[in-house]
Amino acid sequence: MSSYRTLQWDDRTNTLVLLDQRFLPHRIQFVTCGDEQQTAEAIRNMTIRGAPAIGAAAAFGLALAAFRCTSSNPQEIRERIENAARQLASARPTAVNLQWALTRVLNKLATAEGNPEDLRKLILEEAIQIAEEDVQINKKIGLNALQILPEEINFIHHCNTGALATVDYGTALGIIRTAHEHGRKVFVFVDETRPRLQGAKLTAWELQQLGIPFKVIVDGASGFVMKRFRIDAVVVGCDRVAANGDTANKIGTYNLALAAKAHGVPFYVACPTSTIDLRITSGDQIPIEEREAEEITHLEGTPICPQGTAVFNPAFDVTPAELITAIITENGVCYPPFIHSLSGVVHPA
Ligand SMILES: CSC[C@@H](O)[C@@H](O)C(=O)COP(=O)(O)O
Repeated sequence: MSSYRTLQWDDRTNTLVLLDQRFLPHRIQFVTCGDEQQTAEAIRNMTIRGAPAIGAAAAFGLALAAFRCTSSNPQEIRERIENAARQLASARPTAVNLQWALTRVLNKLATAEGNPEDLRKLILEEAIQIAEEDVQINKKIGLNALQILPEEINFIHHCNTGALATVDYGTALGIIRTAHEHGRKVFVFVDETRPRLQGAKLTAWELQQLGIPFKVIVDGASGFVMKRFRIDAVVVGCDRVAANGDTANKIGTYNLALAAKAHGVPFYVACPTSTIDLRITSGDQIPIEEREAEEITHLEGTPICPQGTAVFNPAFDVTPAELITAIITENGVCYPPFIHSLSGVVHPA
């Protein structure tokens, strides 16, 4: 796989270096974030994207706030970090991993004592731990999925859920990768994923480097592909899963789930437990981000719609729990009724 990580802390300069995903796969370019504002902007403009990756980036954003606050008063550092958390949390509203990571760092800070240097060190250590855990969690999701997948698997995959969407390895793409690494015969139909084309650009790039055979399809082709070919599983990632199993993920996931149901194809969600939000009872309560019109009206900066065309551009949709076969987490595979199985993996015995 690519030797580029989505994010890296530079401890010579105490800055955060991000692989700029807006230019992939054709240009490898990095962005350095020196403070929390720059980190929030990089999350907002999708320099870094994917639920687990933006969670980790936000945690490092708090470390940046701590390092840029030069006060010798610990209280001032705490206030700067709390303000930074508010700013980072609002960068993208749907993926709960953002709030999850921020809350985890803030909880650590709340119980900590010491001088500003101690606090900076502590926050950075927590951010590094969140990042390292993410990679291990993704590998466990992949291994758990092996138990329920056949020897030969034709997948349909939506958006990008690979190393680029996480700190490394990936969730749904991590499942595909684990299956391939364990000698299963794997083929992937890759949804291009309008409007930002994460499938055509990022997933195709990752699969190519992994040596996994694939074909890119337009999003509208998935029903026909299920009818024409033997599809064994649809695998997708998630940005927020409600207590009843309703799942927010990249726009188009719901359509894909409906098509899978109609064709009797199992529909699997790869889900780190940090993406499960037990505070909300159903998908109706998940805030759905709407992004700028140009994502639809323009292609790589070139207008494609008549000038002044109105659009509706939700970045995510919600797939109702009844369309989901299983939710695969690092702590085990959850089956319906999700209201019981999800709380079991979030709070394992
Ligand atoms: C492991 S990534 C899971 C989801 O975050 C992914 O499927 C997705 O919807 C990403 O959306 P994006 O808008 O590119 O951040």
